[in-house]
This record gives sequence, structure tokens and C-alpha cells, in this order.
Amino acid sequence: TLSMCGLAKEHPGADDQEKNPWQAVIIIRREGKGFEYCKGALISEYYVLTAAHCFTIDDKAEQITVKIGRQSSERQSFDVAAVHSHPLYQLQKLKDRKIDEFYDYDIALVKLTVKVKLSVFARPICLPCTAGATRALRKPHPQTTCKEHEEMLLPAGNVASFFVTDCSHSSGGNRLLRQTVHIKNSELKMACEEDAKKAKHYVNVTDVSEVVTDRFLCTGGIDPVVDPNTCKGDSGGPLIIQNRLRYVQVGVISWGVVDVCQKRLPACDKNIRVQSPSFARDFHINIFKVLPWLKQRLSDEGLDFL
Ligand SMILES: CO[C@H]1CCN(Cc2c(C)cc(C)c3[nH]ccc23)[C@H](CO)C1
Repeated sequence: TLSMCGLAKEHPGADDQEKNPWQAVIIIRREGKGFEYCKGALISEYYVLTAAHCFTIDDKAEQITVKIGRQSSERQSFDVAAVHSHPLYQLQKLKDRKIDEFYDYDIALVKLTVKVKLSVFARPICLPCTAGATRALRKPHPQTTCKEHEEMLLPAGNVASFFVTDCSHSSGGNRLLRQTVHIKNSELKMACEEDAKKAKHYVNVTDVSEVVTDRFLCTGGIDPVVDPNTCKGDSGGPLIIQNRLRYVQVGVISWGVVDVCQKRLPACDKNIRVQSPSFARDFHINIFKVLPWLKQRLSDEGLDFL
């Protein structure tokens, strides 16, 4: 089985990448159109989990580069062997209903050409319903079930979680900042999902469940507290639950109602907060809803799915 997942350096002096060693950057080069950037999470020695909408059907593996580890020399650059988007992902599926973008099943696995050398700067995050997550949750293996993982990680209520974003630091250079958000798994879930109608492509959606399917987790808004919001550049990054000093990924950042970063990156020293509108919500693919596909695609990765 794979070495321990979801472990990070915790001391305050640690480098941002040592604190978030699963965090990956995905760079897609497009002839004559420059680059597109997405985030991802290392989930095994060969695979990075990200969003399917980062890629188009014309993108070839040769156009894609994955960077993991420090911003400086230790940063490892990887070539990509293949991209496997979820088979039910279809951005244009509702086009004839005048809905230009449909993010259901917006999840993909990027296979690297070589194994990642694990280090304090590069270490996988735990996926739910694996033996590694059972250990990280300090539960007995193999007695603990996937259902129990879901009850522990996504109980009813407003569940505290975080995503990792780039921030601008007065000392210059890109840094990583954890942004705490609350997954509305409570009576607030409906209001969270209703705000999807305020997204520019969804103004003529009558029943929000047409675009916010059962695959999504909803964060953002100002109730029960003001949540920070994602930006387009955060696409594909992990939505993480911390349990003591271990980390489990429960979601993949898919889309948001408002792109709050058109202006500028959030400041690392968190006191400067860009206030977003109350209807600024973010939607993440719930990993518990795509387990059969993950299990099948990652069968040889030694992740021991439950
Ligand atoms: C349905 O229509 C909306 C879909 C997506 N939105 C863009 C977008 C993407 C693609 C991905 C992530 C992570 C985003 N975080 C914030 C915005 C945002 C735009 C609005 O900005 C319109």
C-alpha cells in the first residue's frame, strides 16, 4: 500500500509547499493562444486529480505540464502520459436548452509519465474510502466502511473545509494560502444552490437542479459566516477536510457564480479581505459521488479502495 497520505509539515517556519505537499499546478499550452492554468492534487505516485473543464477534446498530453513541489529548484516538472476525464462529463450537454456550460461530473485524472519522488514537498493527499484515509482518520482497517468515512467527513451541518489558493505577498513571489469555507450540508444547502441562478450562463434556468446536480458540494455566501470564494484559476484544486493533523480530499473545485479574482489575487496576510456578494457561491465535485470511476481508474495504484 502507498506510504502515508495526507501528511504535511505543520511548523510555522515550513515552506508553503511543505504545508500543502499535494498541491499541483497544471499548465496547458495552446498553440497561438498562450497558456491555461489549473490546480490539482497529487493522489498517488502517478496521478493528479483535477477538473475535466481544464481540458478540451483537442488538448494532447504533450501540451500539458504538471508542477509539484516548491516554487524554486526542488520544484518537480512532469510530463503527462494521459488525461482521463470522467466519461459522463459533457460541458455542452445542455446547449440546446440555452445552457452553454454544464459542469456535471467535472473531474479528471492526469497520469504522469514518471513516478513522483515523494518528499516533504511532494506527498499525496488521502482520498475517502481508501485504506490510507481509514488510517488517517484513526479508524480500524478493514472494519471501517466507506459510509462511515462519509458520516465522519461530511456530516449534516455546515462542514468546515478549505481550499488552497495563490496569494500575493508584500515580499513578492507567489505564495499558497489556505482559505476556510463551509460546505452547506444543512438546511442552508438549498439557498446555496439557488444562488447558482445568478451565474451569467444560468440566468434562464428555472429549476436549479438542472445545473446543480447531486454531484456538487456548495460553499460560499455569508451565512453562517462570510466564506472566501474561488477564482477561475483555482479550478481543479482540492476541497479538503482536516482531521487532527491529517488531510482528506472530499471535493474538486469545479465552478463558481462570480470570478472574484478578475481584480487581483487575495493578499497573503489575511486581514485584507475582498468582500464578495452574498450570492457568490462555489461548486465542487463530491468525491463520494464518483467513487466507482476512481476505483476503476486507480485499481493498480495501491490505494486499497474499501
Ligand atoms: C455558469 O456560469 C458560470 C460558470 C463558471 N464561472 C467561471 C468560473 C470557472 C469556470 C471556474 C471556477 C473555479 C470559478 N470560480 C469563480 C468563477 C469561476 C463563470 C462566472 O465567472 C460563469
